[in-house]
Amino acid sequence: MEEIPSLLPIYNAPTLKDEEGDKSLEKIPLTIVTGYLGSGKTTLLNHILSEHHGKRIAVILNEFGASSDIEKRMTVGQGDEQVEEWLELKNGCLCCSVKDSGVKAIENLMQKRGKFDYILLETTGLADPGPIIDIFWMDDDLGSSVYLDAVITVADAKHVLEYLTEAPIDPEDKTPLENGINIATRQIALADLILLNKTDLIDQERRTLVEQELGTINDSASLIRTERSIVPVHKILDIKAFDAEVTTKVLEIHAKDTQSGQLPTNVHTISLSFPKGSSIQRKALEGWLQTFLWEHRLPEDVDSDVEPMVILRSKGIFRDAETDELLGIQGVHELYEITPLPPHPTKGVNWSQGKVVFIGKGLDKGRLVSSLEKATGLSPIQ
Ligand SMILES: Nc1nc2c(ncn2[C@@H]2O[C@H](COP(=O)(O)OP(=O)(O)OP(=O)(O)O)[C@@H](O)[C@H]2O)c(=O)[nH]1
Repeated sequence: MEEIPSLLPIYNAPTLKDEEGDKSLEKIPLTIVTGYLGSGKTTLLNHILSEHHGKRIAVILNEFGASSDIEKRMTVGQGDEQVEEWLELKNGCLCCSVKDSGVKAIENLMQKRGKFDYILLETTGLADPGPIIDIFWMDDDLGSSVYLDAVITVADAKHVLEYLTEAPIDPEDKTPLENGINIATRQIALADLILLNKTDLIDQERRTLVEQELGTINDSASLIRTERSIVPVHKILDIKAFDAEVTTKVLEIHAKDTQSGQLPTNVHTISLSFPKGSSIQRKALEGWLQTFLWEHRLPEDVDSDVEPMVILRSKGIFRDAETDELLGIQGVHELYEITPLPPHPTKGVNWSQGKVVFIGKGLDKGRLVSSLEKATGLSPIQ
């Protein structure tokens, strides 16, 4: 591996406004790198920082801890408590190590606009990336200067199956985790791209099994096999995973139904396709989606005590019956966003049918199909 460039301290970095005026208004893409302890996240960042890719990347080595603490950390430690150190690398990248309050670090980072055009944020191995994604995806203040490009999960090919079967207990404070889904499973379920790292440590048979199990949980993510986290930078940055056109492409290729695999995680992918060429009443679909995401139950089950269906990630594409627009759906936990595709999609985007894909726990396809039919009048193809 190439040597990591040596670090030089920077002082009073000029903002882009000082140097280039209005360009400071452009949004900066942010990629979240997550993955369980020792999977190869830092190795990946070091690889990116030592490559000559022409990008000026700001890296935030974050110390976000347990998910429940994040809100607290956003409000405390805004002042002097924050430990933050900025360094500029020889290849133009910036590096920041933050002990606390990662959101504040991004805000501080934005004052150095002009020194970088990409942000990479590494979570700790024990963090549920869900709340971190929510912050960077939906936060109005940050949202005006930063946009979430993708969530990359680095998986340790040798140990990931073991981690996926761990008890759903917070590894830091040992309290039971919400909905009984452990951290490693959440990290895989929320990935837009999985780097299956340390493939040198397993044989082909084992690799097939691991890939099957990861695909069982999340069939809508791409997977790249790596050793020492080495991967061409263009394959992992600027993926635009939350973009409606990209969603369309992803749903064409990926996102088949998966049955529960051999692991007892009970988290898997369900894909519901509508008849070719059909359109859907947006209001009906959205009303159904809101109940499902917010109540963890189908509308007809809201007042019953059926087992909840917990959604970690959702994606979709459909044509609105009223406006004839093509719309993309993106959801992380309870939050979702519906955005239109451009009227003339870019080459390679072929829309043929509406589709919604859910990654979650306890999903019952038969019940989802009949519930969606009831709400929209359209029956998903079984
Ligand atoms: N054999 C092998 N070892 C690897 C590979 N990638 C990384 N490692 C080693 O695995 C160890 C952990 O890698 P890190 O990059 O520190 O992992 P991390 O995800 O940042 O770890 P935490 O910060 O503890 O969560 C280091 O000793 C790496 O050198 C690989 O592909 N194969």
